[in-house]
Formats: sequence, structure tokens, C-alpha cells
Amino acid sequence: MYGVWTPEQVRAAEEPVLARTPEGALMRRAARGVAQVALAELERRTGGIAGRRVVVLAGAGNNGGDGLWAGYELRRRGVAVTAVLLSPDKAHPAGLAALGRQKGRVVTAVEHGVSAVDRADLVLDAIVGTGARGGLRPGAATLAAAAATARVPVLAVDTPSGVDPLTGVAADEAVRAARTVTFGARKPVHVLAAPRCGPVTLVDIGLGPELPPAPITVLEDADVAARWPVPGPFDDKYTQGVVGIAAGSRTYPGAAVLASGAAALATSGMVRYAGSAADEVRAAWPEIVATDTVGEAGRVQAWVVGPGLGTDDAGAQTLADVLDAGLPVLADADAVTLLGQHAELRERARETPVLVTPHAGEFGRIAELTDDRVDSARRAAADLGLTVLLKGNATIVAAPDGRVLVHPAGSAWLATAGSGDVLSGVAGALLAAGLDPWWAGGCAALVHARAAEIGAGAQEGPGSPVPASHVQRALPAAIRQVREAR
Ligand SMILES: NC(=O)C1=CN([C@@H]2O[C@H](COP(=O)(O)OP(=O)(O)OC[C@H]3O[C@@H](n4cnc5c(N)ncnc54)[C@H](O)[C@@H]3O)[C@@H](O)[C@H]2O)[C@@H](O)CC1
Ligand SMILES: Nc1ncnc2c1ncn2[C@@H]1O[C@H](COP(=O)(O)OP(=O)(O)O)[C@@H](O)[C@H]1O
Ligand SMILES: [K+]
Repeated sequence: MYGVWTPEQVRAAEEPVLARTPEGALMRRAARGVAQVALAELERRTGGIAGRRVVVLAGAGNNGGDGLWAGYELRRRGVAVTAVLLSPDKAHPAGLAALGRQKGRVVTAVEHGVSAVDRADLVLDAIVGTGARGGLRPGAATLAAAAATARVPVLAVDTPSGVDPLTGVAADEAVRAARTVTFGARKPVHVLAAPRCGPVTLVDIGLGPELPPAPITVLEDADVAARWPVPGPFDDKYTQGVVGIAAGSRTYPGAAVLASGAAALATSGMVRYAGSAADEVRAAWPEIVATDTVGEAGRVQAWVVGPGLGTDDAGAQTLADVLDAGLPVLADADAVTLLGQHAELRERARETPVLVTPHAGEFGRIAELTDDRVDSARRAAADLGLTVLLKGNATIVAAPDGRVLVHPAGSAWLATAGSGDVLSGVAGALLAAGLDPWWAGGCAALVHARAAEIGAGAQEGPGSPVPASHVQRALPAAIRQVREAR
């Protein structure tokens, strides 16, 4: 697992380090890191370094300073460097002077910048970093667009400009980077807008001891592998935790089949199904014990409730029954809507460990969703007294005690109908196995996204669409791949 820190926390951690290091040393270290990655990228893409063309888009602040110093390092290796100064009178003086000493070319007119970008092998985006406010100004936007149009790869310095470093929200004209080099600590943008950043390289500038506990955690395969439930020699089908699935309806039997099948594939042990899609579930999954109602289901250690359930009185009654069982509950889809509609159900949900898994629309029914998705999820979890998993390309899991994790999906193939039902089955099975809701949500999100990648064939090539039933089918391969990281 690794941590992510807010721009404000990184700035605060920089202060004492800046104070005890010689002036400019930190920036030089950052710039050398950028240059190293830029050189590797030039070599990989063009087969060489000397004479290759790099354009540095340099803004007014320290991010621009990093870029100019990186340009200096690249000049020393024989790269043809052109710096485009976006605020010529505010360009970082030492960086600009260093680039000048190495005979780097400097332009200030946007149109000259655009023609340099058109002919470049690589563009360094040093327009703005953590000091960014709002979208890009017109000149910067024109240059970012020129790089995109000319299909010149962009290496983002610290953060892709035009994307909010804290929320990951991108302005229309924001930079789309092929890679990013960041300094001291990863920032939220790197996991909330991962597709805009490309692979992120972290350069150590000695902030480690100054950073507070990370406000955001990102799980890796080994973390999930260490917690994924596997049977031991003395286990039987009951000891591993039985999950009950209260989902599906006459109109939506498919949700029941997707959720309960996913639960059966996620852990060993046993799955019970309760609801009006019992015949369909039995037909698809003969190993699942299916009954018509929650009352008849027999003992379970956790419930999944909501996918395809319906939001009528019968649905509300099912949710109430499940919440009253005093067991961990995964509430998805219609159960989220019902929680939004009924204050008394929200009160009951406080009394038992609940993992609620809304997409953005459903989230809006239980809490306010702002551009700051992490903050919204954290507040909702604290206010409602339950763990919130907010779905999206970056999935956020926030516990009422303040723990937050983000899982950036490696692809967008999960954007397909029914994939959420699969997630609910996986996470519910993990709750039944005894994981706390935060861990269950985080582990399920990682394996679910991996299953989509595998199902889509995206690990071997560009991939193809994957329906939810194939995401479900790829769960065993995803679990095996993750467990190999042990
Ligand atoms: N202090 C240091 O020595 C270090 C600083 N670092 C770099 O410094 C950056 C932060 O520097 P700053 O605090 O100077 O801030 P930035 O350079 O990120 O941005 C602030 C400057 O950009 C301008 N600006 C803000 N929003 C803009 C927009 N939307 N469009 C165009 N221009 C805009 C502002 O007028 C201001 O001059 C980090 O991202 C990192 O790259 C790293 O080099 C590590 C060491
Ligand atoms: N663009 C995307 N990139 C990656 N994952 C996505 C994207 N859009 C949706 N997902 C994931 O797909 C799943 C969709 O769930 P949900 O919206 O409940 O769908 P459904 O109700 O059809 O099952 C969630 O796990 C979500 O995180
Ligand atoms: K930048």
C-alpha cells in the first residue's frame, strides 16, 4: 500500500526541508528526476537522445522552475531544448539563467511555442503544479492543445496542468500526460485522475519524515492477497462465513444471478440467496442454496441487499429485515435509494456495520456530492455512520472513522451494465468472511477492476468490451493473479 497527501500537506512538509537545504537544492533534485525520466522516454520513443527536440512549457511559479532546470539538464545531454515562457517577466530566474548558460532556446510568443511543439519529440508540462488555481489560461491552453493535436507525448512535471491537484477534476483544455514525475509524495490527482497522469514516477526529495499520516491509502495486490480469505485445513463450508444475497426481483432476476454468482466465485464456503429470483439463481448456480424470503434463508454472517430489489414497500421491508439481523450488510443499488428515502432505515443502518456502494447518482440520494469526491465520501461516511464506497473510474472507500482509500481502475471496461452487481457479491462475501467494511470494499474494488481487465483482454493488448457476466467469470483469474503477489 502507499499513501497520498494533499498539496497543502506536501507544501507544509517542504518548508522545514527547504529551510535546512541549500537554496535551490530541492528544485535541482526534482529537475534531475524529471530529466532522467525524459531521457528514458526519448530513448524509448525515438531510439536516441542527442539532437532530439524537447519543448518545456514553463509557467510562472516553481513548477516552471522545475521545468527550466530540467531543460538545463537535458541540454547538458545534447538534447535540443526550447523553453516557452508563459509569463516571461515571472519565469524562474535561476532556472532561466541555467538554461541560457547551456544555450537553450527561449521563446515567449505563443505562436512560436506552437510551432516548436509541432516539431517536438517530447513536451514537458511545467505550466503549473500544486499552486494551480482553476483552469489553464488561454496561452497555456493553446499550447496544451497543440501538443494533443500534434500527438506529441507530454511528460507532466508534478501534475498535469489544468487538472485540479486536490480533486482531480480536469478543465476542458487540461493536459493529458503520457507520464508524470512527481516529487516528495503522490498527490490526490495521481489516483483520482490516473488516466490523465499516465504512469507516475515518484522522486524522493526527502519529505518522508515531515509528512503526517497519509489521508488517503492506495491498496496494492500484496495488501489484498494478505487478506483474501482462503480455507485452512480445519475449515468447513460454515466456518469461512456464509453470505446471504437479498437481491433481484421478477423484473430484474439478472442482478440476483450476477451478485450471488460473484459471491460464490469470490470466496470458498457458502452462499444463500433469498428472493423472487430463486429459480434463476438455482439454474445458474446449483451450489447456491436459494429460498424465497430473508426469513427462510437460514444463518448467514453477512447480507448483500439491493441489486435489482425494487424500491417499493416489499423492498423497504427486505432492507429493514436485513438491517435488523445485526450482521454486516452490503447495501447497493435500490438499497441505497431506499436509505435515501427512509430516515428510519438510515437510523437502523447506524446500528450495524454497513458498506454502502453507490454510483454518483445514487450517492446524491444519501449525501451531497461535490467536485471533491474524497471529501464528499468522507463526510457522508461520518454523517451517516457507515462505510461508503463511491463508484467510478477511481473508486473511493471512506469509513466513518476517517480512513479513506482510493482504487484507480486500470481500465474503464467496468463501465457496463450489471458490473456493480458483481462488485456487491464480491464485497458481501468478504464481509461474511470477517473483513471490516473498509477492507472488504477496498479488496473487492481491486479484484473487481482486475477481473474486468482480464475479461476484456486488456493485459495482453488493447482489449475489447466485457459484459458483466464475463467480469464475473474472470473473478477466479483475478483472485489468482492478486494472490501471486503474496
Ligand atoms: N519549493 C521548491 O523548491 C520545490 C517546488 N516544487 C515545485 O513547485 C511547484 C509548486 O510551485 P508554486 O507554489 O510556485 O506553484 P505553481 O508553479 O504550481 O503555480 C503557481 C504559479 O502559476 C500561476 N498559475 C496559477 N494558476 C494558473 C493557471 N490556471 N494557469 C496558468 N498559470 C497559473 C500563478 O500565477 C503562480 O505564479 C510544485 O508543483 C513542484 O513542481 C518542486 O520542485 C519541489 C521543490
Ligand atoms: N469509467 C469507468 N472506469 C472504471 N470503472 C468504472 C467506470 N464506470 C463505472 N465503473 C465501475 O463499474 C461498476 C458499475 O457499477 P454500477 O454503476 O452499480 O452498475 P450496475 O448498476 O449496472 O451494476 C462500479 O464498480 C464502478 O466503479
Ligand atoms: K505541470
